[in-house]
Amino acid sequence: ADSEPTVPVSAASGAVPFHGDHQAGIVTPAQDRLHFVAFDVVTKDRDRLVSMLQDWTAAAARMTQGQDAGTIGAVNGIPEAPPDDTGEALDLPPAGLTLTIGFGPTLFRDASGVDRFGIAAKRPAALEELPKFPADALQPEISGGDLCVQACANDPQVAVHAIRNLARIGMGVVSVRWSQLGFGRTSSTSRDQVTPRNLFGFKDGTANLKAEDTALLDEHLWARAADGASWMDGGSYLVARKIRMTIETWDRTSLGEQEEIVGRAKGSGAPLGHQNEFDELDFTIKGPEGEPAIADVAHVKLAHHSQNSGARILRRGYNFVDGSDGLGRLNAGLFFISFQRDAHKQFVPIQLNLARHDVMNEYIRHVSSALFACPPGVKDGGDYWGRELFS
Ligand SMILES: C=CC1=C(C)c2cc3[nH]c(cc4nc(cc5[nH]c(cc1n2)c(C)c5CCC(=O)O)C(CCC(=O)O)=C4C)c(C)c3C=C
Ligand SMILES: [Fe+2]
Repeated sequence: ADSEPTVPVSAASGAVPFHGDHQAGIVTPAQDRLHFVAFDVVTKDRDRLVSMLQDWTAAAARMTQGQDAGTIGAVNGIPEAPPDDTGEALDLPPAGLTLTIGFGPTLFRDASGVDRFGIAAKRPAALEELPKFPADALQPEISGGDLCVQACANDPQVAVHAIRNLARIGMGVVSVRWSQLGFGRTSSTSRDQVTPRNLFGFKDGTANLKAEDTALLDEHLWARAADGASWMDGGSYLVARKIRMTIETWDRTSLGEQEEIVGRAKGSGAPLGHQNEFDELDFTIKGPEGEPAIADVAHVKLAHHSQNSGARILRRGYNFVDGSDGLGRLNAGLFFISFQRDAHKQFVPIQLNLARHDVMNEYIRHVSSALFACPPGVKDGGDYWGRELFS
């Protein structure tokens, strides 16, 4: 509350370009709100699926620029037909809306191994299902999915409107499997942004990969044709993990213990034993008793690239509160999203290290998981989401 916003209001309400080499919504400065949805494809007809992806692309290009989903609009059609836009974003600005699509492993082969749409041979090795991690408590009904769309915006109504219209356009081809609302981004993806706080009250996203780190992004974020799948050249892999936080227990933990668990000061975000938020982590710095200032089991040490064969990820998660659980506790946590060039080489080793050793595990539980291949950007008006996969 005591810091000045760094993004001017006009930028927060403006439009993010839809066309480009990479999809928007990955290195785009993280917006404030999320509506994430996973769909099951319910048709067996490849042509219908491709045709829906073309319709989705056209609608996404329009909605991200602040226009109605369809060319007629919410209120200009004939009275006898349902409108081609649902109307709740009329009069609202684009609000930085980005729509990012991903393809799940089950789109390529179903659980019995059937090549559903003739694309099984194009499934990249990087899109193998994620392994089960120690203490995972995953709920299948809010995990996985054939397709996902990540809608981010600075106005929740704009994000919800976009997902609702995509679901409407996809009726008969896809059905919503699960969806998640999020608020208060828990990561910065640009150095222009103030680091936000998660529901443990800590600054989150300080040591994230940032849009400005172009060489690191080439190394750790963007998939390349040489990685094995030419249709993913310029794309990235998205991991989503809904992580429930037992915040009532956390709130009864002392400040010192909270800071030891994270490895950073709660106020400034500086690594323990360091001065400033953005100081590089130095694990040789000692505390007053000669012990390492950052404990070996501190979250930031276990997640650090030096402890995980150099693996780095771009985090883009959101806080969530889904009401309460009927036992007087908030159903709250972190909807973790990360983008990386290969989740099996980056997210998996980091998460294994955390699942085995992180003291934070006493206060969190992973309840859903999903992996999606996000193709490169839509180049122009003649291109569409998934063209290279389906051509
Ligand atoms: C597998 C990847 C990660 C999961 C899952 C994860 C969950 C998680 N993290 C926090 C809070 C913080 N994380 C911080 C840093 C951090 N976290 C990961 C990875 C996962 N976190 C990485 C790679 C890093 C950066 C480590 C580094 O290089 O320094 C921080 C510190 C601030 C920051 O740098 O962002 C906090 C705070 C929670 C609460 C959580 C699950 C609920
Ligand atoms: Fe973390």
